[in-house]
Amino acid sequence: MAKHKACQELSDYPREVTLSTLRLRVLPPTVLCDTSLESLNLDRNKLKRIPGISQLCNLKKLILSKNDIADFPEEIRSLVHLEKLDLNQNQIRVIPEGIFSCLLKLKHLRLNNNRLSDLPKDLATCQGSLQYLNLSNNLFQDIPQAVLKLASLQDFYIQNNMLHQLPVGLFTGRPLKMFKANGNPLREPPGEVCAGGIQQILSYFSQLQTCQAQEDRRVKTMFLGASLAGKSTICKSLQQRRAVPLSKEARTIGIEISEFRIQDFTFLFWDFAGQLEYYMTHHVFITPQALVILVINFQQYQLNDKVFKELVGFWINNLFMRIPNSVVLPVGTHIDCCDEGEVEAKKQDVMNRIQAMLEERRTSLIHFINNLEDSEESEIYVDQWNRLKETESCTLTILDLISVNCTDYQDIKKLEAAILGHVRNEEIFPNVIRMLPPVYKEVEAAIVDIVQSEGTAEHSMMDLNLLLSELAQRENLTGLGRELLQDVLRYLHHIGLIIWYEEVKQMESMVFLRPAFLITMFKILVRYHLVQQLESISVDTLVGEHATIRDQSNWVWTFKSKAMLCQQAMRALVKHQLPLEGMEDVFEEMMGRKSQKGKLFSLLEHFEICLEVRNTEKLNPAAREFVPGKPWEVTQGHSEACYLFPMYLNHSKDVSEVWGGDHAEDLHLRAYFSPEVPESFFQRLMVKACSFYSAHWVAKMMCLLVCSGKPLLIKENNQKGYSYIELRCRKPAERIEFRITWDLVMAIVSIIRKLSDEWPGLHICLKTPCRTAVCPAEFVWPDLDGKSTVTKEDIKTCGTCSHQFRTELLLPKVLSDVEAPPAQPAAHYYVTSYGTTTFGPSNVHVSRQNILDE
Ligand SMILES: Nc1nc2c(ncn2[C@@H]2O[C@H](COP(=O)(O)OP(=O)(O)OP(=O)(O)O)[C@@H](O)[C@H]2O)c(=O)[nH]1
Repeated sequence: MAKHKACQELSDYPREVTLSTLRLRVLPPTVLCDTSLESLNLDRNKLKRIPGISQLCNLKKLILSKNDIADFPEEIRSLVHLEKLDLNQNQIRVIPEGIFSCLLKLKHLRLNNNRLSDLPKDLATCQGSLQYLNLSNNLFQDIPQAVLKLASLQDFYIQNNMLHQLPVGLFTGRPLKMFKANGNPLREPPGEVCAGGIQQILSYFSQLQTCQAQEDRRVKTMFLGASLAGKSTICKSLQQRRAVPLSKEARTIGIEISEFRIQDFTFLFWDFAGQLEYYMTHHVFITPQALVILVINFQQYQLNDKVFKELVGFWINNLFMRIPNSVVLPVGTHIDCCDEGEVEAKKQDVMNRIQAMLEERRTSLIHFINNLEDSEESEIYVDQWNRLKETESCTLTILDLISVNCTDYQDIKKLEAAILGHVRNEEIFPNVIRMLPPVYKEVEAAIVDIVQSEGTAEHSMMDLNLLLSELAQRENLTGLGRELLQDVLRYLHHIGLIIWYEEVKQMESMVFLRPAFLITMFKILVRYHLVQQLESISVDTLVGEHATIRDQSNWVWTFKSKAMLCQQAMRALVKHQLPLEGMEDVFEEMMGRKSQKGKLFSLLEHFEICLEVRNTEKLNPAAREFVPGKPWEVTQGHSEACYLFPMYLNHSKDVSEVWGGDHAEDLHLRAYFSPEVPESFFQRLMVKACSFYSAHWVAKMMCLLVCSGKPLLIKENNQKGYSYIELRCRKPAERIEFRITWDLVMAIVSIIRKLSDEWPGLHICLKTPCRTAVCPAEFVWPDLDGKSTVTKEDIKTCGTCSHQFRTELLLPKVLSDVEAPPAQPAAHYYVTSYGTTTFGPSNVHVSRQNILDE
């Protein structure tokens, strides 16, 4: 077969041959005959060697990705015209000297996902040509010397290696435009500085030219676990160095932050409240590279699946999906309330079940990978395969469980010693030490000083310019410029000391010097028992907001039945709970007025916690049509803004009725999630989708969107081993309408994909169920690269029931015989705050919408 294909391609394209995914173990001799060949693609085969390749002396491009090459093929040195060489995803450990010195035209070199720890010195001879170098996922402890001599290098990738340090020389004297080094235990510059980009790295080094770096050992520590587990008790007892009794009523609301030192380490404690309602805000605050203390109440714990899932499994699962590289220390509390022997049994049980859970994840991941590799058309799943491989390399580190009685300070001390022991272990925590220019520490100290000074308001929110002028007045910071301050703020934001959302337009000039203030604002609106809070707003507060008791009843009713709060109700809620003395200005700025949206809402929307709804009445399903190329005009809504909080929704009946039930003829597809649809994913998807499509109905686990009069149902099914989000559209009456229907589906698929990037441990696979009623088969979607149509076939045959279907009934394929739509501007979708997302050929142009279709 290989021979046949090679010959065929040789005759079609005399200078280019593609022999991907053919399980080749040897090079077909026919290929070697054509010495005029300029491009040879051999990716995804089983090649160990490529003897005879030197005969193809005119090759400009050689792709050997994803083979079984362990010994670097030395014959490559004869390919002196080579411009592009891909050897990624092999098992190469060493590249000998004397190869690259012959490849003087080499522009593009891919060596990622091998086992390299160094490069030959003669790579430097490619200094005039090499522009792209990918060394990610190898074993480099240092940047190879030769790389520092590559004067033309523009794109350099070295993620997921073992680098502690980056040399300044890497960033000077070359036109570097793209540099990625995440996933390295970097100290100098720390990963948080690198995350700021090349400019911030350069500024870091320029600071170090005049002064020496200082060592900083700081550990962000997040306390997670179910309600009443003992998180706050541990936090406070560690801090106050005594057993601190807390009343059960003193529940944490949202998140509490505190900082303290144990020996030479500074710990930043983030105490997360246990109730599920708060999970919606976790994505705003949970960050990678932290120690996670998972607190389990041993008095409540029982040796069965259900309790394990509630108290432990839920958290491990979510950590695994969200921050798969983190370190988790399980702590069992309330052991003084347990019998002798019980603690040991529970300890064993928790650890065994966690291990079994992780093992199950690993096995299913391997299963997915093997499935893709064995697939007939595995080349169309390359992206999926790559993502799975990346997930496979992540491991959640679970430390030995410690059991404590939090009412006994001896136990707290035991826990402290264990924490210290772990963070000192560089293998577990390679990122704890950071080397910083003194200005970073000076700005930080000055900020702490500002926060603590009497003149600073409680909220510690400050305009960026004002902050700069205050800091620049300090003797040691007179030379502080705006850019340097932004670099330092970006760093402090990354480590969780301040909050600065520079990427949110309305917030970029605002710095929260005390994260606690912003968190307090969040927790007033995202909390358990919100109904009771609404009911308890005092008459004085109502009057202050020009509201009546009847308005209050209406707020409660609307919230209970529709999960919506109007701006006036939210203002009253905040006033009711926050002592606002001296904070009137900030209050107005954050909460806004009728005519003007407050900043808090921009933030809540940015994080997909709520959705602005201008009209709380039912919307018209016959929504106005898109006019291709022209954005919709914005309709001015006169009614007061209302905000929908999907996580508080309870019913689905109304939406089901508008949809009118599933039909066997519907076009439908499922996005399968493994291990499961993460908590809050669906609600966030709804917020995102509904801010894109103005006509929508939202319910618990269900959402109906309307675009150009066509409804699309999005439904969640979160059952163990069968977790998916389903998209359903009515089958178009005319073939010409398939395109618009699939465009609508693809828009939502694109949002699902974008959103899922925030859960690196999550795997999503799109499948369309076979249209034969009783057939259990499903058609797997290939990778969507955003450019090509999904498939070239016109007809698809089910491998199980053998029925044939027109492709557009299953996948976004529009037949060529369908009359082409009139020429349109290039496909261009703008998904709110997601930047520009383009997917597939399309004939509609949509901008950020905020309109009503009446
Ligand atoms: N007897 C005993 N009581 C404990 C222990 N740990 C915590 N408690 C008590 O359990 C109750 C709940 O503890 P918290 O620290 O508030 O629990 P939490 O995990 O922060 O709870 P949320 O704020 O709801 O998330 C408090 O009354 C504590 O004093 C323990 O080891 N033994």
